[in-house]
Parts: sequence; structure tokens; C-alpha cells
Amino acid sequence: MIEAVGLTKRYGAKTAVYNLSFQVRPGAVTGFLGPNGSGKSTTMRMILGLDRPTAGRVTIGGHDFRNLPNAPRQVGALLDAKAVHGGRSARNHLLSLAQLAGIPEARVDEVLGVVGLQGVARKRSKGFSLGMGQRLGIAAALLGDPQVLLFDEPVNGLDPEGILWVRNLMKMLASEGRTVFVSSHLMSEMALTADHLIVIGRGQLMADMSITDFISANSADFARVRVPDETPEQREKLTTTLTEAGGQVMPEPDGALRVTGLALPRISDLAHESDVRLWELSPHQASLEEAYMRMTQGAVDYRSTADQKAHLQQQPPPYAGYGQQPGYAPPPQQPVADVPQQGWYAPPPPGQNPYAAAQAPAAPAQAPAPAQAPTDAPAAAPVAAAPAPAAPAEAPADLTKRDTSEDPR
Ligand SMILES: Nc1ncnc2c1ncn2[C@@H]1O[C@H](COP(=O)(O)OP(=O)(O)OP(=O)(O)O)[C@@H](O)[C@H]1O
Repeated sequence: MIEAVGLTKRYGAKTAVYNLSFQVRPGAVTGFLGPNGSGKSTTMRMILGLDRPTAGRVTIGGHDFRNLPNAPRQVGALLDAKAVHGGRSARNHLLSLAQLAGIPEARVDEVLGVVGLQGVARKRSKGFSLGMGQRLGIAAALLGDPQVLLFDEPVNGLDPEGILWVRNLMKMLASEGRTVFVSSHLMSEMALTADHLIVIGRGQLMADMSITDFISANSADFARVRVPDETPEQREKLTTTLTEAGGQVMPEPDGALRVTGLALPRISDLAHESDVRLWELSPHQASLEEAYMRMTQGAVDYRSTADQKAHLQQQPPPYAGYGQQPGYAPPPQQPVADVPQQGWYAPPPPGQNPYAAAQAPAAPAQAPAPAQAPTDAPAAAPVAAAPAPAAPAEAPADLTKRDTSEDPR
């Protein structure tokens, strides 16, 4: 089991992770979700002893990673699939990791088979596609046959078949009783893969619950109502009637109305009483993706100026819930800002976005972090935490010109 208690990480004035407490249990796939820059990788690095917490603690099986006996056999991780010596073949890359960790050579061929790279085992990895690189990173994580596995965005760059493969692999590893912690941006993928979810925004815990609870707490029902296209005045009339009856009415991009707070028969009756003809009255459920986006949109640091959703905001009614943790509060050093709320793509949820209740912290004053090493980073990364040796200083491979030459070693 992985356990974080009050985990906090600051890089200078930037709070990357704030007071995070959670447990990742064995026998389940736990999805770790959050927008860009929300602190997922920082948290994973702290779990693996690659970053030292500013405050709090994180343990694996009750031990700090650095004190874990025989760490490479207990913990495997894929943090950065590109962190591979491109001049080495896939097999030699894995072999060097195996030798450092005292893992027999036969296991190298075994994991190459598991990830489907046997056919290119002797090719230099710098010619690998993104997906092949991901598979190699996953092979490295599996090398020590560990009980605890961390994957930072393992489906990045994979094609649909690869995504399905990763999904099934994660599930299989969990069904063997292992602890599987997977970060992703893709709520839709996590909905299919994970049993449990930990959602963070701006470094803080926003949800820690089973996927089933997340779905029932966050997928709001709504009705789609449509009047004949050539009667905009009827649409206006119906909007007024439904709103006066206590419904919340939102325009959809295609001209339909999205109605919450009123049952379908009631909408039908109200339309009939107002003499408004309907072309459509249908029940819908907001997707989990929408619920996730709604939950985290107040915690999004980087948003395109062309993102029309940012302009379609509407203050929702105050409410509490939405799976946020008790005691949630924005980091004290971050200023208050207006919180982007209702977009046309997100219906009013049954609970409340914690950022709405607490008034979310604004986008950070500082620019996104430069790719610099933290001052308190350990001098040398433990072998199991670093799924691959440091990348060479050379420029990344041009994937359009794939070098599939063989590594003679
Ligand atoms: N070494 C560092 N020095 C300074 N700031 C950092 C460092 N590492 C991360 N940060 C900052 O901490 C915050 C969290 O970053 P992190 O990479 O953990 O987020 P993330 O959720 O993994 O993002 P993404 O989904 O984009 O990979 C970001 O604002 C980032 O800029």
C-alpha cells in the first residue's frame, strides 16, 4: 500500500503539492487524475524518493522509498518513457537495469514478450515510436515483478490497440493483488480502467473515492428539449416557463435546451400548458468526462485564449459535496479569483465544485516551471524509481526518420 499523509512540495514560491493525504490499496487500479500542472508527477516522484517532500510523508508498505528493502523487486515505475539511452537496444536497456537490480537475464526476455517488443528487442530505442517507447518503459517497470507499480500516463502516444492493451495489463496486475497507481488526463480511459480514483487540482485533493461512487456522485441527469427550429419565440417562451417552474435551462450549441431540475413528465406538461410544440424531449446523463472537467476546471492552470468554454460561464447555486475532502482549502499563498463555472458542455451537477464553494485560487502568478532540477532532489535516483538511465544529452530522435539500426552490443 502507498500512503501519503499531509504531503506538501514547494519549489520556491510555487506550491506543487499541498497537504495531500491518500492511500493507494493493493488489488485495485487507482487512477490519479488532475489537469496539467496539478502535481501528479511531483507526487509520484515523492513516492519514489526522487523528490523530497517539503512537509508530510509518503510511504510504501510503511517505509519511505529510500529505506525500502530490495526496492527494485518491490516497486516498479514508468515516469518518463523518453528517459532511455537511445543508442542502446531495448534488450540492452532492460538488461542494464536488470543487472543493477540483480534480476536474472531470463526476466528481460520475459518482459519483452509481455509488452510485445520481442521483434525489435535488438533495435536501438532511439528509432522507437512513442508507443514503442511507452511499451519499453512499461517493460522496465515490470522487470522486478514488483508488488507496487506506478505509471505516469502510460497510454500517452499509444494507438487504440495499445490503449486497450495497457487497460487490460493494469487490470491484470491489480487482479494479481498488486498495487497499481496510474496517472492520466483521460477521465474516459480511467472510467474503463480504474476501480478507485484520486483527483487533484492545484496540488490538492479534490476526490478520493471508488469509480462507482464517483459516477453516481458526479454524473448528473438532464433533459434535452427541442422545439421546431423555425420557432425561436417558442424556445424563448419555453425557457421562461421552465425557469419559472424551478428548472435550470441552458442552450445547447445545436439549438436544443438542456434542462435540469425538472422531471421529464413535468417538462412535457409545462410545454403543453404553454402551447409549445416539442420536437424532442429525451433523458440524458452527463458523461464522466464532463463531470471531471467540471470538477477540475476551476483548477486548470493553462487554458487557451480561444477556449470558448471559458466565455460561457454561469454561476451555479451554492452547494456542498462533489466528493471533495473535508477541510479542503486553497493554498494560503495563492490569491482568490473568479472560478470558471458552467460551460455549455457541463450540466449542473448534484454536488458542488469545491472551487466554487471556496473560491478557487487564481492561476499562479509565476510562469510554468522551468525544467530545472529541484534543489532538494536526491543526488542519485534509486534504481527502481528510475525506470531508465538518464537520457543522453543528444537531441531527441527525429521520429519521422526512424533509426532502426541494431545495437551491436
Ligand atoms: N522541478 C521543479 N521546479 C519548479 N517547479 C516545478 C518543478 N516540478 C514541477 N514544478 C511545478 O509544479 C507543478 C506541478 O507539476 P507536475 O509536473 O507535478 O504536474 P502534473 O500534474 O504532473 O502535470 P502534467 O499533467 O502536465 O504532467 C507545476 O506548476 C510545475 O510547473
